[in-house]
Order: sequence, then structure tokens, then C-alpha cells
Amino acid sequence: MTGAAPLLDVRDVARRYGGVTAIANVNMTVQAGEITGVIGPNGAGKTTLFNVISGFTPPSEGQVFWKGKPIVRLSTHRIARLGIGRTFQNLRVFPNMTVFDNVSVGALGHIGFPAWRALVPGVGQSRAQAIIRKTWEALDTVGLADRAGELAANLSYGRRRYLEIARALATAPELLILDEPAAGLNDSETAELAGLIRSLNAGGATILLVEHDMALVMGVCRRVVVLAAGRKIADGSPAEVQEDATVRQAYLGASDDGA
Ligand SMILES: Nc1ncnc2c1ncn2[C@@H]1O[C@H](COP(=O)(O)OP(=O)(O)OP(=O)(O)O)[C@@H](O)[C@H]1O
Repeated sequence: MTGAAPLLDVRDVARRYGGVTAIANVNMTVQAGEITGVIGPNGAGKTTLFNVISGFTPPSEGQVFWKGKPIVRLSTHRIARLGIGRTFQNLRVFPNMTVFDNVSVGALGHIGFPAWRALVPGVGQSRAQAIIRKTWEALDTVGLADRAGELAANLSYGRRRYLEIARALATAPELLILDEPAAGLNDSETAELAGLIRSLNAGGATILLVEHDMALVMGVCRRVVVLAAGRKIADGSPAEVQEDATVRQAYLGASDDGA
């Protein structure tokens, strides 16, 4: 643990859906510059935690601080603009739009482009240029620049995962939240993804990663938080959590943990 103030600080967060407690008493921090993993058996509450952090779900209890400021109850849009970008477990690619347009949607949401601005000479133009620049940068980072003009429907499943990452990158996130980015990828694609995650991190992005692929998590994360049945049961280095008896039990006890 470093003594520096965390970039993200999740405090005593709970989220209930009627009688179902998806997560409870969850505390965790993310330090700037780190790659932090969140693992846990199916239904452990990982996606719910990500949804709370990114504003897609309000917590029933608790607070989330971004650079020391509370962010719960801010809109997803505001949270994205503060610097938290995310991908989704289920791909949200628009198949009938080009690769470029799929990504520019992310840049547009971040930079903003109210319609009236397009009518003001100079103003509209500079915004449009910023959107185009951010879009190309993001496509370049994930290696999809040469396919910018193709329909997203033409991309393989693995490349669509990269497209989703590019869209999140186009919002210029300081914290990039990746929700099961390796789902559906084969071994070589997953190894390539590990390289991309490391290079994004080397380029300055702080990363929060939910994954079932243990080799990926243990290979790229410096810290791993383990959830089981909505509670945090471990938080430490990959070696520490792998040796943790409670973690082993949680996985052994899970009928289908996918790990
Ligand atoms: N909108 C919702 N309404 C009701 N229950 C929900 C809702 N979202 C999540 N839950 C429940 O909360 C619990 C945690 O779900 P969540 O999807 O966060 O787990 P997870 O760890 O991401 O699972 P997986 O690895 O299968 O994606 C589950 O019991 C789930 O059924």
C-alpha cells in the first residue's frame, strides 16, 4: 500500500435489489497508475460494483469518492467526463455503423457537441477536429485504425472487444474500467489483450479489471480484490489472494465460477 490518496475510494457500498443483496459493506481503493483486478465467482457482485462506480446503478448505502470528491448520484455522463471510462461485459457495439463512427460516439460524448455550436464558424470546427483526433488516437492504440471505414459487423468478435475498448479510450479516461474484456477470446487473443492492457497502463491509464480469466488477472494486476456473495473476502497481491484459504473455499464452493 502506498501512502498516497487513492484515485478512487469505495466506502461501505451496498446495493440491494428488493430482497437480493448484490453487494454489501464493500470497501476498496484504486491507486493512480495501478492495474487492480476484481475477481469472484458468478453472482459475486463484480458488475454491480462497477455499475455503482460508473453511475449506472445508485448504491443503496455508501459512498464513492473520485479524487476525494463524492460521485454517487452523478449521472453516468458526468462521471465519464470526470475521467472514468468503462467497457461492458455484453458488447455494446453498433454493427451497422463504421468502426470509426462507433468510436467517435465515445469522443462525442466526452468532448460534447451541442447542435448550435456547429452553426458558429470556428467553434464547431475545432470541436469536430478534437473528436476526429481523439477517435484516430483511440483506434490507433487498439490497432484498428486501418479498419476505420469498415462496418463494425465485419469485425471478428475479438476485434469488437477492442472496438469497445477504443470507444472507452476516446473519452480520455484516467481510470479505465474493463468488464470481462477477455470473455469470448481465445488464448492468443487473451495474451494479446494482456499486452494491450499493460501498454495502456504504461501510457498512464489506471485500470480496474473484472475478469474470470485468472491467468490474465494474475499476470497483469498488481492488486486483486476478491468478492464472493456480495462481500469482499480478500484484497492483496496476486500471490496473496491465490494462497488465501477463504478465496480458495469461495471458488471451490461455487458451482460455476468460470475460472
Ligand atoms: N438489476 C438486478 N436486479 C436484481 N438482481 C440483480 C440485478 N443485478 C444484479 N443482481 C443480482 O446481484 C447479484 C450480483 O450480480 P452481479 O451481476 O453483480 O455479479 P457478477 O459477479 O458480476 O456475476 P458474473 O460473474 O456472473 O457476471 C446476483 O445475485 C444477481 O442476480
